[in-house]
Amino acid sequence: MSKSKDGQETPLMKQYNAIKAKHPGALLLFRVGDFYETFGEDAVIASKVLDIVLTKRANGAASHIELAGFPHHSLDNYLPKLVRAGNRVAICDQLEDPKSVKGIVKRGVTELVTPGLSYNDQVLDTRRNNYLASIYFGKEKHGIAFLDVSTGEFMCAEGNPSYLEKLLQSFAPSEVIYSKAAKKTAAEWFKNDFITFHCEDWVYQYDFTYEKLKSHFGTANLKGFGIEELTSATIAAGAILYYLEETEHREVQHISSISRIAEEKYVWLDKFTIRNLELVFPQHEGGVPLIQILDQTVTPMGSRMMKKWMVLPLKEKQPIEERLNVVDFFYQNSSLIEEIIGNLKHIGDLERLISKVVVGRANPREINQIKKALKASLPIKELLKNQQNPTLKRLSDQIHPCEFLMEKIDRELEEDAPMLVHQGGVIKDGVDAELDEYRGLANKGKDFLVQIQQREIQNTGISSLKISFNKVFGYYLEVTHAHKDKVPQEWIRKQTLVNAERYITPELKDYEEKILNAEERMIALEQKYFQELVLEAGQFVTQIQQNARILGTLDTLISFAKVALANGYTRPKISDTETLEIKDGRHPVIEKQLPVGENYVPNDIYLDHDSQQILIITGPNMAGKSALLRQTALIVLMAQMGSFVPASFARIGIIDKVFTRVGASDNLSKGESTFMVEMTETASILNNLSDRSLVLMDEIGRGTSTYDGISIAWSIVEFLHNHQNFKAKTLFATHYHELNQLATDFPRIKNFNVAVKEVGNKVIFLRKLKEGGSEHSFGIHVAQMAGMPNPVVFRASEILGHLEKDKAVKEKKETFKSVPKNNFQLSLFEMDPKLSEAKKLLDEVDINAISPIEALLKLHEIKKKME
Ligand SMILES: Nc1ncnc2c1ncn2[C@@H]1O[C@H](COP(=O)(O)OP(=O)(O)OP(=O)(O)O)[C@@H](O)[C@H]1O
Repeated sequence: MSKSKDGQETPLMKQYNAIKAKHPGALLLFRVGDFYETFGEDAVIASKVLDIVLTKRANGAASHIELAGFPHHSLDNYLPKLVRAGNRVAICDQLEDPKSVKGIVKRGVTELVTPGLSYNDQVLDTRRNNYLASIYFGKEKHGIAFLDVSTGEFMCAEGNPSYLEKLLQSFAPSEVIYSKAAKKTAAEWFKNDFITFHCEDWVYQYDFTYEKLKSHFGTANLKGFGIEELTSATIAAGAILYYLEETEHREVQHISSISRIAEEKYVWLDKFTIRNLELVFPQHEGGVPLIQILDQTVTPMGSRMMKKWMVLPLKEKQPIEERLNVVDFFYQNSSLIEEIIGNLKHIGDLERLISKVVVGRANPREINQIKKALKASLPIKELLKNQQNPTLKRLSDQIHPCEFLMEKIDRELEEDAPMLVHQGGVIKDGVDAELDEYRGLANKGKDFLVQIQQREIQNTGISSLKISFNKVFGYYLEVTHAHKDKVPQEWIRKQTLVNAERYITPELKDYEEKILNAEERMIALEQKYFQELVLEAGQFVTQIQQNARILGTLDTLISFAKVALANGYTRPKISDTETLEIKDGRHPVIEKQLPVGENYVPNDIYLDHDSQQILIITGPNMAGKSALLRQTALIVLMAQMGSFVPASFARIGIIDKVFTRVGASDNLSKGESTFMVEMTETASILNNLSDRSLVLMDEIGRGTSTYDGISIAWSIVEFLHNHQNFKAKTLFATHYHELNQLATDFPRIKNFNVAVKEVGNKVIFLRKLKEGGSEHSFGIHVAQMAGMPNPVVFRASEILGHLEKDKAVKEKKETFKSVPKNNFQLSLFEMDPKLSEAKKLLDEVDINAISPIEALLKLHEIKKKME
């Protein structure tokens, strides 16, 4: 097939190569007859990813080409697998009916599916947005844009690298595009975190992209979207529109607007904070992110909205209060929750369905689902209208019932219409007289066939005679060989099977023509009416998109109320003061994971600008310091998302930035955090502080030697306290009890410790935060708890004792020479009394004299001693 006998490239292969050359970097699915074929490298990848057979075809004299294909009807099954494996897939279809063409069929790429651009239900996760991001690396500012083509959501922003990195982390796009010239920067930025693609440099030009956006939205400028002045964001966003065209996504009217991600509206979370607080994604496999606790939504829109709210907590009091008022309302009127949820459950993925309508991919079932969703939104609209809550009333007003569309679908589309229009049974009776007539004819014709069958059974006496249909002969009469002799002469034999014969008659053919004609016309008319319905639905894009947004918002707020009721959360008080006051705060995730019978120990936190700006929190490993730090940030963020919080009381003086830094060694397992990184990131915190920042520092300085670490930690705390402009509220967890000294020197630094109790040589964790510093670290006790061999534990205690003594010595510039050398082998027995007793018993044994039974008894004795 690849080359003709004379070694020339076949016309088909020529066509393939030409199309392939137009889409470099894409895996080409090339439609040949009923198959999608892949060749060469593509075939190798496809066979591996899809687990399909790889064959080789001769390709001229000495070479061959790999080939792998699958039936065209399996596309929906195989395409998502290829895309999820990170491939860009170009689908090349036959653009003409092969029957009506002589020679080679015209072919062309009808869609280029990339990880970031897909409508396919199998590729998409209903509970997550599927964003394509575009980044413009500018001289002054970088620009970024996000598009979810499956919902039509389009956003952009610009700023410094750390802002963009934070947005990338928050929205976790499935694919990132950028300009070729920025290849090197992009490689440094993205490492292997994202699937990327680069466009030609001329795409990332201001004039071109500005025009692209204007012509897409049909506006004279971009002022209405609030992005006129954002040059870098415009470039990034316009490049996305270009990329859509490049990938044959031309029906994109559902992208009806672009919004600016308003930095000033949302809390600044640095990328480390998003990861460390595990808001949406777990940090490690098996971890539980906060969203898993808070997301009880029942619609895909709600779930996607919740994720957005989590990474973009608000920092303006009024919109936070508005959300809290609604949550409070449902909290107080919990009987409404189930009623509304009952209706929300019928909404489905309205947002993605309407996108499919626009791009011409909606099938009859999906149009029916739009009707169901619109129907279910009516009782919700009614319910909300009657409540004593202004926000709910407003939401009710904004739900558009789209009655005209709903009624039209109801009137015209069969309730149980099939997925595919050409299967028939899509349009209801009574919509069109001609359609009804054809349908009647087709059905009547079929009734008549039954009558013929009955008549012929009687006439011939062949009781098993039946009339069937196949594509080759049309309708035929089938008679088993046993009855062959009874067949009338005028029947025309068409086919002989192993145990039956098939016949046709002129009468049968006559009806066949009538039936087939009628069916063909019936389907053509059904298709026409269905297309009209889809077009009509397309007229309601804006209203339906708005409905989807409102129902998603409602779903999210109800989810907050549900979770608050189930977990005993309270409404936070949002204040303009600088005070952060939490009573009986809990960690929303850890409290759900404790073993049965164990209760989470609640703790209070108080921070302000006057007397308690910085808390130095000491305590042994495992005491609960990290949990306390994280729960404080989570409570603040939950409150500013509009959720109730796990505490008996919370007054939240609005926070505008949350910074988190965890000491290097906590991250060593990921192999990415060195002391240098720790210090760079800490520096970036200190350079970006604000008066309303919340800073969480967990074991900063532990990535270096003790004295280095203490000194660095010490000076960071001093810096935070003495900053000229900002009093950033800070929780500083540390092993270095030496830092307790700071509280005596600075008025707004206070010492706290997470309490533990020592009983004998054991440590009991009380998990309670108490005022005051702690005397020493408890690392050695924790080592013991972790099952460290006793000799190691004893030896560590001994060394610690000497080192502590040494500190005094050190001040006189001496070294740690007082720590005595240890002979580990010898001391093993000496240091553990049980072991030394066992040794004594063993020494007493004379191996040459002991009988097997005595040996067993001795062993038993030794074992007992060791228990
Ligand atoms: N208030 C609490 N109530 C009940 N259990 C808690 C509480 N705080 C923490 N824990 C439990 O203790 C474990 C250890 O807590 P955490 O990691 O916060 O300790 P840490 O003091 O930061 O230790 P390290 O210094 O080793 O990081 C947590 O995983 C959690 O299961």
